[in-house]
Amino acid sequence: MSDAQGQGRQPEAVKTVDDDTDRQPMSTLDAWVRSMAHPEPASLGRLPAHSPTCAGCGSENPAGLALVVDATEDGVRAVHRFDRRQEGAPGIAHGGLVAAAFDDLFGFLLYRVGELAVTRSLTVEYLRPVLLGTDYEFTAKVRTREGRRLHVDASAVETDGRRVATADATFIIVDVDHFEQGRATTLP
Ligand SMILES: CCCCCCCCCCCCCC(=O)SCCNC(=O)CCNC(=O)[C@H](O)C(C)(C)COP(=O)(O)OP(=O)(O)OC[C@H]1O[C@@H](n2cnc3c(N)ncnc32)[C@H](O)[C@@H]1OP(=O)(O)O
Repeated sequence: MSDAQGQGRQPEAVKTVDDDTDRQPMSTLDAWVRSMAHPEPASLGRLPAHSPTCAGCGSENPAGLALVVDATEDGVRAVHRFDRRQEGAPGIAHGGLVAAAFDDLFGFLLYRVGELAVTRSLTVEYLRPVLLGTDYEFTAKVRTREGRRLHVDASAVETDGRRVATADATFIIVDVDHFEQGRATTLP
């Protein structure tokens, strides 16, 4: 297993990685792109965040969901509890943030597939209100792959087994160069 696989790949560490002692330290983007350049399918267990500041799973994003995701036999799984930062109607999670949880969870399937891909379309069915302060089990799996298209499915389930939401999405496989577009960002 290469260090790009499973728990061996640690994007959290990329901010401090120096390419070579004779050169300037790599930028965060350069280091991230390099860490993602040759994905290989991950084994079971805890998966690394997409980046430390990812809004879905980064532990350093104070506005993020901080999803913690495991690879399973079928796909991926996370248990998540929404809080006040994700509130829509009082006491109920905002639908956009529930969609964000699904979108990010789908992004973890890429570790299973060993491909880089991005969301092209995402559909969510809101079956019941998703309550703040309640644990939900989110699971996702790849349904089919057609050329560059990955069709993926997910659901969120209460502890009593009732489904509160389902989602399906199409991800399009991209080359690592796709992420170079982030270089145009003007934020400090
Ligand atoms: C392993 C490591 C994991 C690391 C994870 C990485 C980070 C992930 C972070 C995760 C964070 C969470 C996730 C995020 O937040 S991802 C961020 C949100 N998503 C984006 O920013 C994507 C923006 N869109 C694009 O950049 C382009 O549109 C892309 C690259 C997607 C395609 O533009 P491109 O010009 O390249 O291709 P194309 O337009 O010719 O189309 C390509 C193919 O797709 C087919 N098609 C099109 N639409 C649909 C549709 N609706 N249903 C079914 N099929 C559809 C189309 O017919 C064609 O098929 P074919 O003719 O080839 O057969």
